[in-house]
Amino acid sequence: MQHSARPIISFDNVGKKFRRKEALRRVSVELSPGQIIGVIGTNGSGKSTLLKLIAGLLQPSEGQVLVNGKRVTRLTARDVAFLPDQDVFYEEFDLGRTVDFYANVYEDFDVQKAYELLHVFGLEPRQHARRLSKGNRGRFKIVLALARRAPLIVMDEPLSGLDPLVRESIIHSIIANLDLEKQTLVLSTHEVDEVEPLLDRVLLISNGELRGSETVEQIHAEYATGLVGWMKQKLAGK
Ligand SMILES: Nc1ncnc2c1ncn2[C@@H]1O[C@H](COP(=O)(O)OP(=O)(O)OP(=O)(O)O)[C@@H](O)[C@H]1O
Repeated sequence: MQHSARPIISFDNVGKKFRRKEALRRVSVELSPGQIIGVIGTNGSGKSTLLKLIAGLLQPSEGQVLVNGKRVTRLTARDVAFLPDQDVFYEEFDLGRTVDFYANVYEDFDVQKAYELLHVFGLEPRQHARRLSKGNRGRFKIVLALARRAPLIVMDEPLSGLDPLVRESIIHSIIANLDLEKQTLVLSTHEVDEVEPLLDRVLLISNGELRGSETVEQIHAEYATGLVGWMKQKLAGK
């Protein structure tokens, strides 16, 4: 869905350094609300760094990042539902108690939706987090992010650890539980082929630089290829 509204996310000449390591360089881009945006690129290219800057978990070394027209600070984390690549729950809690804990921390957390999502994803509220398989940990993190009525949901590798047979149904559940009239989803992934049908726009990052920002429609029309083909052409400098 395309909106002419003001951008929900803008990067203006953003750089991020970790000591001497330049993880991102001169990134400028504006993203419209109401879309599903994929961030793709090879390992270590800067995808997680970009997502953490949006979520207010990192501050830029140069330039500025705006969310909803406001400069991102640590407080932005309250308005952005972030699914990190690490686990984010207490191992000794069961899932129901974790849901209650989240409801206490985040004002926008919808407990009823969380329980519905647990059911959709085949998870039991009485299960203990420490006994979850890797795949179920991945599902539970998705539940915790989607249960927030946040205008911006940011997911770092939501499909990692999930086997190829269930990825498609998880992708469909993610779409079914988003409200694109009110929400925007940004996700990073290596499963480019699998997420292609769900994306409106793609950002391609290589070696800390933004090498492309196009709608999936433009890519199909102008490059006559799918995302993986486009990514290869771009990275080969064509
Ligand atoms: N806290 C940190 N301290 C030092 N270097 C870091 C830190 N976080 C990231 N980096 C470096 O910044 C670069 C970009 O890392 P980032 O995690 O953003 O890449 P990525 O595209 O998400 O990688 P992957 O696909 O492997 O998850 C890498 O070289 C990484 O080693």
